[in-house]
Amino acid sequence: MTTAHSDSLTVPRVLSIAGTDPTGGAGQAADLKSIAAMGGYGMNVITAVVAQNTTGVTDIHTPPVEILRAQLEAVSSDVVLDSVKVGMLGSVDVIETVRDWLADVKPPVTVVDPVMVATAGGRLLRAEAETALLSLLPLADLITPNLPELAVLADAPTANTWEEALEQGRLVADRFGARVLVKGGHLVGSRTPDALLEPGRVEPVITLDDPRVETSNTHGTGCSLSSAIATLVARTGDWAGAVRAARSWLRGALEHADSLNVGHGNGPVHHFHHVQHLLGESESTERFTDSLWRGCAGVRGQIDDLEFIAQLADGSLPSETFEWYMDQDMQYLDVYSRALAALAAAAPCETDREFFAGGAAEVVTVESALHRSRLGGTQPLPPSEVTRTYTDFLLAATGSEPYAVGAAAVLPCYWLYAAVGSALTEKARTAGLDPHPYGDWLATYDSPDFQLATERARDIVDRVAKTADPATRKRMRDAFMRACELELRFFAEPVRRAGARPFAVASTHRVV
Ligand SMILES: Nc1ncnc2c1ncn2[C@@H]1O[C@H](COP(=O)(O)OP(=O)(O)O)[C@@H](O)[C@H]1O
Ligand SMILES: Cc1ncc(COP(=O)(O)O)c(N)n1
Repeated sequence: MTTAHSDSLTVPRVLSIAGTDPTGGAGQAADLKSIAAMGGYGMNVITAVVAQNTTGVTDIHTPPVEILRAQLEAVSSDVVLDSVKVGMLGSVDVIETVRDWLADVKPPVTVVDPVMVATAGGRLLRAEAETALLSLLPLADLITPNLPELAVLADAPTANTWEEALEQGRLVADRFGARVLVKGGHLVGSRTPDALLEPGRVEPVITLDDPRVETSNTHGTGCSLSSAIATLVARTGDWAGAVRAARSWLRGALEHADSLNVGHGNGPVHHFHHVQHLLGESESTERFTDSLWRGCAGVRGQIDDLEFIAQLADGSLPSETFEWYMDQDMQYLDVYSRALAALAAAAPCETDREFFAGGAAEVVTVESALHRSRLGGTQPLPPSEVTRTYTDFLLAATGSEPYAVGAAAVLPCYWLYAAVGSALTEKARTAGLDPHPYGDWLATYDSPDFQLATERARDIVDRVAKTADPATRKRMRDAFMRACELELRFFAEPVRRAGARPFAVASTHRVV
């Protein structure tokens, strides 16, 4: 036996005994990433080769137990183990082999995640092996069941409430003489409480509760949390502290999960979200959006030089041209509002959701109202080819691309308009017209509210860019640039098309 525990561990040696996931989100892969993310040295012994991805489990091969035993002995005969995390075991033979090895080696820390079913669906523990698993649990220092697994261990129906879950947790802790982390991830509702229970103690050692992170990318959360705790506790010996720190890290991993874009089902969490800023582009102190803005300098110059802009500023733009523009812009805004709503639906957090949902509503109520009153109820024209191209692009970017790309695609509509709005207002002031024929339109885009919304849209794009991989950042850049070019064409089109169809011009240009 070659285990030992040192009080001053800087890099604990942590062994994961678990099954595989070729898509890298759960099982062994999640364990090794989590151990490394928590500053441990990860090792792995494979219990089962699992054909699975983010949508489910298709096949499982269990290697002969002799090879499992040989793997376990290969590690423990050579390496001092500071902590062991046990995940998927799968069959009775495997459970017995691991149990005997644990009883012999007695690692200083043993965390058992009693894996039974994958998040995406698919049994990972044979039904007949559930009883055998019970014989291994007394060797655990901590058991981390999800609610269905807790119910099996407590021999009760799956808990529907947090109180029921705690009751089952107490029972399981006492029954196996081990700490139990009761996890509320499977509860219905907007909160995700976890509580650490100790045998013989009614009140939890610690209860932590946070709003649910709104993502469907939760593949491997249980594996990741248990490995992270196994690593942290080996370093500090403090169970409550380890649970708190692991949970907080996992929360960040869930918050950044959508930036990974792995698979079509329940994707993995971003284990290294906390070090992403040390890599590549995000190393620079420059904001990502600063580089986007620099990248579109040419397009901005071309917009500034447009006849449409010059005439808007000095008030000489023919009213028919403006009406044509307004007609197309109203059609654009209808779709734009839907694009913002799609972003709200895809938003990874409440703040972003609120921002985009608010934007979607604002576009409909305020801006469309301005347009409608300007157009005086005339029948809309068919969308021009430019309008159609731009709206199709926005719908695709916000509906089918990752959230980060969609957010970058809508940014020019805030930012270029805010910039054009301020510049035009300034120029219009020097034109000295009172009232300015297009003053109401200019005021909408130069308003402090719109400028603030632009800042917030930038912040969102900067934030999501920080954790986006290089390929996604490139797509964000491309989407931003494409939208800028379409903005330019959109501004150029009215003068080009002026006179294409006579307008029933609204009787007044004054709008309140
Ligand atoms: N959407 C979510 N937001 C925040 N925390 C979550 C979310 N989903 C899971 N968790 C947390 O991840 C951990 C593991 O989740 P759980 O779903 O209970 O286990 P398992 O992955 O084993 O089924 C728990 O700490 C749980 O609170
Ligand atoms: C090999 C293996 N082990 C465990 C899980 C459970 O994953 P989750 O943490 O999402 O419950 C899994 N899908 N595959």
